[in-house]
Amino acid sequence: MRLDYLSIFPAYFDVLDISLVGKAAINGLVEIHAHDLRDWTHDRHRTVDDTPCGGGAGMVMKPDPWGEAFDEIIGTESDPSVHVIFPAPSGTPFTQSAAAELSSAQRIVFCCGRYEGIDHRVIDYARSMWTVHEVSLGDYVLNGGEVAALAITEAVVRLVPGFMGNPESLAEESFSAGQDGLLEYPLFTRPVSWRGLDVPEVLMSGHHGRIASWRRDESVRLTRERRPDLTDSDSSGIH
Ligand SMILES: CN1CCCC[C@@H]1Cn1ccc2ccc(-c3n[nH]c(N)c3C#N)cc21
Repeated sequence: MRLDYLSIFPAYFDVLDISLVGKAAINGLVEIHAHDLRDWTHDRHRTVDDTPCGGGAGMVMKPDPWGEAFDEIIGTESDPSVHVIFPAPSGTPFTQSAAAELSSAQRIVFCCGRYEGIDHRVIDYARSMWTVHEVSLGDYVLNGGEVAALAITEAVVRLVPGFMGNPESLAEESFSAGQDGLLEYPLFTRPVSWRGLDVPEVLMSGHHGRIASWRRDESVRLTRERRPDLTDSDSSGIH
């Protein structure tokens, strides 16, 4: 899997060399390339923004640098196997199932906007050439797309076959298919007693049936308390 990041702050992606994604890069599972969008400007000030047509506050990212960057990084041929991701507050909420789908992609290009956003023709052009995803990390406002690109990268790469040492652990995580759409149950480890707080006895019983039942009940309880929106979904075990 090749991952490209287009941003006016490419240094955001230096962290990928340190994290688990860096390990995958070393193992050859992923290839990471961060690019400075300003490298595709031609004026002395390396300008990437301009005032919005129709007026309004702030600045909008000009289409020209994006188009030239696309030509060099992706090419000028249409290829639906290339996935181009535009993080944006107006995007579709990014989910675990979207991460799972993207984990089989061979090429993902993240377009990280800043200012008020990117000229919409950039997205329209990308849609005419590649498979485009306009996604949102959540219902809060960030200053740009970089943090979202990092979060999406981690969510996707950890699902790439061969990346996780113990792929079985993926099946028990919140939001994974194996979890019935329920939140993960509370976790405990040694010591059994810590600052007057004890591990629930059932977990020390060695009775696997009771343990499984306790964990399921806790997942149902937490999901009802914190994510009632998940309790109505077909995939959840709660109805
Ligand atoms: C603040 N500023 C004026 C209001 C509109 C957004 C703008 C900043 N901004 C520019 C590009 C850009 C991309 C993603 C996001 C973003 N915010 N929240 C999310 N869940 C996001 C995602 N994914 C924010 C971005």
